[in-house]
Amino acid sequence: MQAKLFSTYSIKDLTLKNRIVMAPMCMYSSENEDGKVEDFHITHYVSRAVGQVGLIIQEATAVTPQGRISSKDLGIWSDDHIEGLSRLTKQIKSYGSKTGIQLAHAGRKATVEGEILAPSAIPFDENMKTPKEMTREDIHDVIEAFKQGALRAKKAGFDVVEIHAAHGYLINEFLSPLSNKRTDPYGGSAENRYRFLREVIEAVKEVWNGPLFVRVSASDYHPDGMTPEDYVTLSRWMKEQGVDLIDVSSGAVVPARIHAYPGYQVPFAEAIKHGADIPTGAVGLITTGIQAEEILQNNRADLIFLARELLRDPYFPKTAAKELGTAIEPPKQYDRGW
Ligand SMILES: Cc1cc2nc3c(=O)[nH]c(=O)nc-3n(C[C@H](O)[C@H](O)[C@H](O)COP(=O)(O)O)c2cc1C
Repeated sequence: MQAKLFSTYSIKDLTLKNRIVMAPMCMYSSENEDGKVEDFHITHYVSRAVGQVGLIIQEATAVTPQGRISSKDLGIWSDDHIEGLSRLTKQIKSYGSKTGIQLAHAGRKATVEGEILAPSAIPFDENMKTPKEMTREDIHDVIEAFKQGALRAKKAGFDVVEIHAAHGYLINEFLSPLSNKRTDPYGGSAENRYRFLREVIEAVKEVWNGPLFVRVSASDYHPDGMTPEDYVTLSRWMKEQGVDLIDVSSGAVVPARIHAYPGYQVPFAEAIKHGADIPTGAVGLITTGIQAEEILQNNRADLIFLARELLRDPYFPKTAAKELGTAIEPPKQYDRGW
């Protein structure tokens, strides 16, 4: 029997050749600090395409310069970024993989020079800068930046856009009552706290009609924070907005110790998949083909996102196929000895 991990998966007009996704991972490796794709990024991402990963999601890519986690992040805040990104997508696709980009704003976790922005003027911890509470104009400008980022992603040839609403970055900061203490229509009730994300999704959808993913942190791991149940409700609503898949991570809106063990976030992906009736991606300490296959066979998620395992083994699909007693096609360039 063909392993489900190696079955195709379609979203809208896009078909992935397998269920293996490279999770977004910032490499903090832009020597020139201008957010442009460099040789390193081509080598890094394209190796995973040679390794036959179905979908490669580029790291958190900043929609504004001040929304970078670090000055060595990739960016998409200017039309000048399109050329390098196009080179990258073209090369990834030449090996039969599909490409996604995670559009991001770091909010109060930005470590760049100058003013940083957040829903409320509360620093992440005592070592970080105190952010400026965003004005309505700032909110409008950042939403517009997400929209322009999505438009540039389209021009650069990406197949999937993923909105980064997790890990305590700007959108997550609006969602969580731990970081959002606003008293205007963007804070207070759940509906108000979700407004910023809603407006980002609406703006992105004005220019992007391809597959749209949203990455969430399904738990704040804090008694006063967002819970997995809150995210089931939010995901049901995102489905109605036309979001195609929820990439389910957790934590990092406030400093908290997380007990991570193999597959520790899979229950969140499973709860959202069934509770909100929307496809999900599972991520977090998934490291073997057997583990990935079990998640899919038990219908706990639709796609398997791998981060660190793909840093260790760019050929994970080949390794997993062997483990599952099957074989996969090599890239055509390797067909004499894969
Ligand atoms: C070096 C590194 C960079 C990361 N950068 C991002 C990022 O840009 N965006 C994001 O949503 N998650 C990021 N993550 C989290 C991963 O996508 C993933 O959720 C996490 O590492 C758990 O998966 P794993 O156990 O397979 O590594 C990063 C993780 C690592 C190790």
